[in-house]
Amino acid sequence: MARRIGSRYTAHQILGRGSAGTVWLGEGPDGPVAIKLLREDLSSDQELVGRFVQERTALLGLEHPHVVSVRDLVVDGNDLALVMDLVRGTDLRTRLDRERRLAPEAAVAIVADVADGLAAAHAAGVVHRDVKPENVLLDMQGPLGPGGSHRALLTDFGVAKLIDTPRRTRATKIIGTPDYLAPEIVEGLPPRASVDIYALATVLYELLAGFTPFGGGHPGAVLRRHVTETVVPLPGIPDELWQLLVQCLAKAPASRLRASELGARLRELLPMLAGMPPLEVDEPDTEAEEEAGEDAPVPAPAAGEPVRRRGAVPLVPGAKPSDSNRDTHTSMRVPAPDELAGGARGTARAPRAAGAPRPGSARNRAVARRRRLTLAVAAVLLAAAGVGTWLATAEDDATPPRDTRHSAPATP
Ligand SMILES: Nc1ncnc2c1ncn2[C@@H]1O[C@H](COP(=O)(O)OP(=O)(O)OP(=O)(O)O)[C@@H](O)[C@H]1O
Repeated sequence: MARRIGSRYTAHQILGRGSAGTVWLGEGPDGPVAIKLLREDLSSDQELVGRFVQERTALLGLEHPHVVSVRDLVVDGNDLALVMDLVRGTDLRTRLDRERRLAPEAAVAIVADVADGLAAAHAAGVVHRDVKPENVLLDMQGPLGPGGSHRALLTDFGVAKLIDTPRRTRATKIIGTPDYLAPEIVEGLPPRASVDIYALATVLYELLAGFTPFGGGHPGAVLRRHVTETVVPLPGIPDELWQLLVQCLAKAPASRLRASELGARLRELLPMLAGMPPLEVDEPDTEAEEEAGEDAPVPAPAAGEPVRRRGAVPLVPGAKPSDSNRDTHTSMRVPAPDELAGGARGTARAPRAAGAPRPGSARNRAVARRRRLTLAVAAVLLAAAGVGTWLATAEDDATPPRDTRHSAPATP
């Protein structure tokens, strides 16, 4: 089902779908290409057309081994398409879904590649604004790097903006993917290069842990955690790597490393990480996520938007969940200060060493209830023996810790 795109390109086969359109494997005058074709029903939307134009414009002249270059923009009747370098491989989300967690060496090698790509973009004045595993492509035709990892390339600069150009997005809207949004974006500040560092550090954490540090539950709850909670250490992570992560997840943008420095520091760690197996981290407590979605006061998504896992609603107006391969974006209003001041409720998915008890889980609460019941019965039986004081203390000890182990409030 070949399809002509403009006068120079032919689209042969669908590679994948995003919220704004479909990516095709195509052919151009210089060989195979990837063609991102805007959905027909959207190509008449001037705002989206502008976004497409921006995606290419932002990348003009940006050539780097770790960035997917945009080669051409085609406007032809109802067709609006971006022509990109073809990357033969898969995206990082697909690999992560398959492997659940990556060995630290492979994770660090991939993230170092992306940091190098970001360094080039930042030097050209471009902020990506949507760094996430979906937007990292792995070139499976090239040689393997450290830890058996493939060369990683950053793609989809669809929401990228030239630094310091007038903002096209209204100040009251957040555009991006909740799990990876830097706190200053949530607070309504203009995005600088450091938001990409925060997002990339979130990706690194996710590759190591199998889940993001502040994800889970309602998108509004996720946004608030970025502002109010600090990241909890991953069991077994080498200290040098953890320190880098903490620095790049700093709430204060100025405290984060620059992309070029992050890339260099990560590469320095590679020899130390060689041969290290994936960290043993248990799945997060999904029950806590659900509870968070139910009772946390959060900014409302736009009318009609469903609350979905990974906190995603379509970025593109009119896009339905089925329009995309995955749940990826949000377009929400910036939370008001009092909503953010609600504070950490300890609902973030939290790392737990494999086999360690799960604070706050149904199983754990049931165990705690049973222990309290046993102690209460014992109290009745032993009251006459005058050991009530001991029991009161014991019951306090048996109460599972509130979720404070999951998430420490951020230090100001
Ligand atoms: N340059 C490329 N070469 C090869 N495959 C690509 C290329 N760009 C995108 N793809 C494939 O197409 C899929 C869809 O990409 P697209 O950028 O449209 O969506 P996304 O980033 O997954 O989601 P969204 O745009 O909603 O954030 C990707 O997951 C990837 O598998």
